[in-house]
Amino acid sequence: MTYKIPKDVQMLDRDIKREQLKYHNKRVAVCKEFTFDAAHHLHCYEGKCKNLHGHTYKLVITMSGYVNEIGISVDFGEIKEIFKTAIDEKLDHRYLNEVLPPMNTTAENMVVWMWEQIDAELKQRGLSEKGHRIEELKLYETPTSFAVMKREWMVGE
Ligand SMILES: Nc1nc2c(c(=O)[nH]1)N=C([C@H](O)[C@H](O)COP(=O)(O)OP(=O)(O)OP(=O)(O)O)CN2
Ligand SMILES: [Zn+2]
Repeated sequence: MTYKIPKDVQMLDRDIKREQLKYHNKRVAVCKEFTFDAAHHLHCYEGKCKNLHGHTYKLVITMSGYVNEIGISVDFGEIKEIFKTAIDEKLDHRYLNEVLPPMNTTAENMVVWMWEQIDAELKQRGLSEKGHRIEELKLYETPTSFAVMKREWMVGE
């Protein structure tokens, strides 16, 4: 079923770019969550995680940009495309110890690697120049265990 847009709302639609000037160019962050499945094991670790096992990882991406003339700072769809190219195509249904560069596949190491991949993708798409940037990444290894990386911790490194 399709609904008819009321007349007064159509007028607002026409004037939206003028109204939007109030919020234009404010830096605002948006967040989007993704999951992917992968297997791994830890090195130099005494405990069950030294054995090969799998996780449904959850990555929460917080990205900021300047609000544009239609009220969007970073399009959720753009974040999805970036995630697909920078992370999902490389890690989903893979054995992480095999596909990641030499590292122990802890959540801490992986979240730093993911930051580098997403940041490179932003540059590649010319979005860094527009002011898009990562503010925070949260990588959940299990529903109760996760690692966090924040932009302020990257400065000067
Ligand atoms: N600081 C870190 N500690 C551990 C990591 C890690 O990446 N960073 N990783 C592991 C294992 O990979 C393990 O799969 C996850 O650990 P854990 O939370 O202990 O998993 P549980 O299934 O036991 O979680 P519960 O929610 O407590 O059941 C180990 N440590
Ligand atoms: Zn694990």
